[in-house]
Amino acid sequence: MTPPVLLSVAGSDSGGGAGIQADLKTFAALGGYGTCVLTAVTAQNTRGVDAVLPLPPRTVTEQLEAVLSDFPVRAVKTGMLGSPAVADVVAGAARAGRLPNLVVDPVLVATSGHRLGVVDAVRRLLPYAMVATPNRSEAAAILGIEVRTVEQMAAAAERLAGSGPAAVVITGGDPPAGTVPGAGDPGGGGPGAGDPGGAGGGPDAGDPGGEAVDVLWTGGTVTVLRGPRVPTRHNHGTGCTFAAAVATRLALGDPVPAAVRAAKRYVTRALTGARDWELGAGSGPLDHFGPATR
Ligand SMILES: Nc1ncnc2c1ncn2[C@@H]1O[C@H](COP(=O)(O)OP(=O)(O)O)[C@@H](O)[C@H]1O
Ligand SMILES: Cc1ncc(COP(=O)(O)OP(=O)(O)O)c(N)n1
Repeated sequence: MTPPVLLSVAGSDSGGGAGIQADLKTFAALGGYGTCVLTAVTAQNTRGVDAVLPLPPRTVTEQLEAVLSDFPVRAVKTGMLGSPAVADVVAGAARAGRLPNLVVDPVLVATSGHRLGVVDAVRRLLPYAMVATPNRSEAAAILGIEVRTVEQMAAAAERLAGSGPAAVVITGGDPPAGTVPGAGDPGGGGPGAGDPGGAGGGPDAGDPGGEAVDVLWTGGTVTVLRGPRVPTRHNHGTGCTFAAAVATRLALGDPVPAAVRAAKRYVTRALTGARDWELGAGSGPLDHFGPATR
């Protein structure tokens, strides 16, 4: 049977853990056929990002035309956009109705602290998103508010939905805004990362010893999604993998809540599979195809 076609519009990660590479692996693992439009090339490994080369908007337009004129794309995932000008190109295609089931992952800063995107670029795409998947730091940066507790995640998701997306998932994998520990500390053990009594009053969704908690807002309903927190340094590319999995499940016909739940299960399994891997000295990649993911 012909698999559903997915499109990833994202940057390349030379280490293979995030970006286009994570997206294509996720599409394939979940039964899709992946195409891609590259927005930027990064020199990157498990320790961090050494260099970024954004591609010219025209090159992005040409890739989009090549893919969209030939493949029946069923869902699209965007990640690192490279520049506001590239975001305008992608928003133009979305406005023209050419990017169905659009999942926007607002990539702003790599785990290592390197800036990969700007809020202005993300804002141009949000109105066209079926699902937006910011982590707490990204939601905080877009809205200019603190996003740390489950209650704050729910409020932020509702406010972001006001800017256009039909659904918003705020992911709680990373330490919350303002508490990001130094580069190279993927465990999130910095001040506040697991502080249940932190600012905002409610329990912190990023408790590194317990659960990984995401908050979904769709159609006026808030759903708190809880999963076991996998203790591992192999956690690079979780956001890309999650958003790509949501897109794949939408392409397969799932409604948004089911797609989001399936994506969370897939990320948990991909993290579990790579838990004992020893790849690189920093934040290692996930196991996208291992037995745990089946
Ligand atoms: N250690 C972990 N164990 C289980 N789930 C995790 C872990 N880290 C991240 N996740 C999950 O991965 C998905 C992506 O979240 P997140 O890591 O916040 O994205 P990003 O990479 O954009 O910061 C979410 O479903 C989140 O709960
Ligand atoms: C090229 C590229 N795109 C995106 C990211 C960030 O990936 P993400 O999955 O959001 O982040 P972490 O899970 O590693 O925090 C990247 N590093 N490179």
